[in-house]
Amino acid sequence: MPATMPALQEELKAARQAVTLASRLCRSVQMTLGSAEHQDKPDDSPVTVADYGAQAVVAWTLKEAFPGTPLSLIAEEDADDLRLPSGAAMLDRITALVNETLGLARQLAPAQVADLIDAGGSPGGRTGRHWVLDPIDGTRGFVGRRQYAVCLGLIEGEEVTLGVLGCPNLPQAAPVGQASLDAEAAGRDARLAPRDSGCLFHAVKGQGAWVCGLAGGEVPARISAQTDPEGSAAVYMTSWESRHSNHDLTDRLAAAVGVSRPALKLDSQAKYGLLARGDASIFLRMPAPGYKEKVWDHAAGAVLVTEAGGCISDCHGRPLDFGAGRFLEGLQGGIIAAAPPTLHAALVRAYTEAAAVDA
Ligand SMILES: Nc1ncnc2c1ncn2[C@@H]1O[C@H](COP(=O)(O)O)[C@@H](OP(=O)(O)O)[C@H]1O
Ligand SMILES: [Mg+2]
Ligand SMILES: [Mg+2]
Ligand SMILES: [Mg+2]
Repeated sequence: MPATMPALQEELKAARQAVTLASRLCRSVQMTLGSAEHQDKPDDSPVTVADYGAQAVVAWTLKEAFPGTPLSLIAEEDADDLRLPSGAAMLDRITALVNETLGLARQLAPAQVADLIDAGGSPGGRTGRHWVLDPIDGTRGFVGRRQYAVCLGLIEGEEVTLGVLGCPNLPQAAPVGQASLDAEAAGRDARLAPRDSGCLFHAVKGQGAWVCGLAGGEVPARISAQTDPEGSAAVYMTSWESRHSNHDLTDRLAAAVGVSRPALKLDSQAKYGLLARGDASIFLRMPAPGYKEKVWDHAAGAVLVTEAGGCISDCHGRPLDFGAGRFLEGLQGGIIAAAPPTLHAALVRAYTEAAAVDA
């Protein structure tokens, strides 16, 4: 490799291809999703044929791109339920979707698709390289025809060094108001002509943050987070689901730093994409005490925000530790992501003050 070649270019190419293919599969499923195509997991969260299909497509693409290297993939889903007799019909449907998406001369069998899904069982860790995948982040949004994202990252040590986000329902350009985002997502019906192809974000550590459309073959443009300290007009984002984040608390913190607009509520790491491209300046996620954040819910978005000039940390301002395995161990209070860094620091102070008042 010539000395001037930027790092991780092969990995980036494979990751962008994997996320583009998986996003295509998700988009084809979203508007026609039937009740037999999703079910609730033991923790009451949903999973659909598209979550499983996207995971298999990404695992297949990474294995194909790096045939000589054993794949370490930390991914959300597993095929346990699909291997039961009661899961056979769903596995058949997923296999058909994966074959349709990959367009291989020799089609994959259901057992191979189950094995690809289970390739995501890596425990991760501080040594070596680990891919990290959320095949659909925001599955509730996916089922509800709102926002969702296909999120793929690469972890080396404690850090994420590469991240790719596919956001099929996120318009490529503003406006990003609540009503327009919801309408845009709901309107992306297969029978209607979508306004654009959605967004493919990427970032590599030290190489900036970028975006292009998801249609394939497009040239990425560099993006950056906001650089001006924002006042009352700042856009602050949080989870669409109130059970995922304490909206009362995040509203208080946003107000404490001068935000006067109501929260922009949307599902998934699409929030990190909006922050990275400067359409919003704050993302606050404060789950119920005891909830353990998973690495795949934040890895790709974290490097995207940092490379765009923003900051991300736990509520005490400490960096997120991506090297501890499948969970963000040691994280306290939740996640504060913001730009510019001065606004991030103000939010951490506001959290400390709010915690002191509540104690
Ligand atoms: N009770 C809970 N509290 C906080 N987060 C939760 C949760 N239950 C599920 N989640 C996580 O919240 C993620 C979505 O985040 P957001 O609310 O910002 O869109 C889900 O990702 P999946 O949809 O991939 O399962 C899931 O991992
Ligand atoms: Mg899930
Ligand atoms: Mg998720
Ligand atoms: Mg998911």
